[in-house]
Amino acid sequence: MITTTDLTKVYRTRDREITALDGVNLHVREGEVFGVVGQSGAGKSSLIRCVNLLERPTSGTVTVDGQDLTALAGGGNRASTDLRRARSRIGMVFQHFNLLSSRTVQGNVELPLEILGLTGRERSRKALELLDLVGLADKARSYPAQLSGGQKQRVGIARALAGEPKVLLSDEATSALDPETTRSVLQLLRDLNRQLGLTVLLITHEMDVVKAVCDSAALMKEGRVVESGTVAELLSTQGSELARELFPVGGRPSSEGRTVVDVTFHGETTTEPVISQLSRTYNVDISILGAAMDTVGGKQVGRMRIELPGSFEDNVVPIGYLREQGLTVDVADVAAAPEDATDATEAVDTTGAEDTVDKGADGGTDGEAAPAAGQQTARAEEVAK
Ligand SMILES: Nc1ncnc2c1ncn2[C@@H]1O[C@H](COP(=O)(O)OP(=O)(O)OP(=O)(O)O)[C@@H](O)[C@H]1O
Repeated sequence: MITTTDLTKVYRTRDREITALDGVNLHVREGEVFGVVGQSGAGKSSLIRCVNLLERPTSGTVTVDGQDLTALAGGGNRASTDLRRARSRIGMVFQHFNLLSSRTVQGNVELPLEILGLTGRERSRKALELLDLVGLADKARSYPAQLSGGQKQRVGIARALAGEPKVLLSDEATSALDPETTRSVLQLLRDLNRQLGLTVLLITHEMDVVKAVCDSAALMKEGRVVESGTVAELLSTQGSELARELFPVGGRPSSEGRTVVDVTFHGETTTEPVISQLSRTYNVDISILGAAMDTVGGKQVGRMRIELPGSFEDNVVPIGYLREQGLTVDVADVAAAPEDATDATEAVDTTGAEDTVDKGADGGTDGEAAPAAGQQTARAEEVAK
């Protein structure tokens, strides 16, 4: 539905050039919610503004619904009629809503309909229909100043839908909202995606947004897409930075000379007793340093950080065994907990890992057969609650 090919954007200021996009190839499939994440300055806004040609790319192409937008003349505020028409099929939602304070809610939603040349009666009917769709039918005559942030964003979404777009672009639509309102606006985007078959490309710096609504995601760094795929693909990619950030799990080894691995269970592997089989097959003691269950992309996923005695070289075979069982296994580069720490959990990095359970280095299965992986992850979930 949206394809960018070798997309480059170079901003030229008086004294220097800034390459905001450096050859971005992205493919967003019809009907999916696609999240682009990355740190500030990574190029996310430039990407989304190039997709609807609010910014004209320096080179490369943007195709939306089969139409090469870069072949149409103009850009920014000087778009040709063809480009304006194509753009009206791409809705855009902004972080700060961009509503006109002098117009009522209904008047704001009617604005793009005026530009499209609808009659007063048609505009009114359509605007009320859209306000109903976003749950604001009773606010048609209110002014933006009388609305909460979440309600303002709903108006922004209704306005974005006025041209009956197939594609909705969302530029940090929830970053100015509190967590509860964020959840309800994300749910609305998800509902619209399903009800209307709308393709959504959203940019965000919050992994929770990706977790809550995205089918696919891409990670941008310094103007490039460094990882992309469906959430399920990312979670089963060894070494995926996005997967690690989407689903962090903490825990540090008890001492040096141990191998720490992060194991991701998804699909059928969540119910297989893989860890106990590993322990029995290779006669190794396994300590669980941290574990968590979570719903990512609508699917239950388990993640566990385990510690194996010996160096990586000593554990090549057990690690290979875990991979053969269909698990995603990443060797984690974490230093041992400080020696004076009485409980390793105190030294654990739990950054962003609300659901993570850290058991401490002595809380594993040393000396005993490990319980089934399914039980372990289920137990972790229980503790996390
Ligand atoms: N109009 C502009 N003129 C000059 N440089 C710009 C312009 N817009 C963006 N940049 C630069 O391009 C780079 C990418 O910026 P961009 O806003 O696309 O990143 P971002 O990932 O969206 O960041 P943030 O999350 O902070 O909005 C940055 O170095 C930024 O300073």
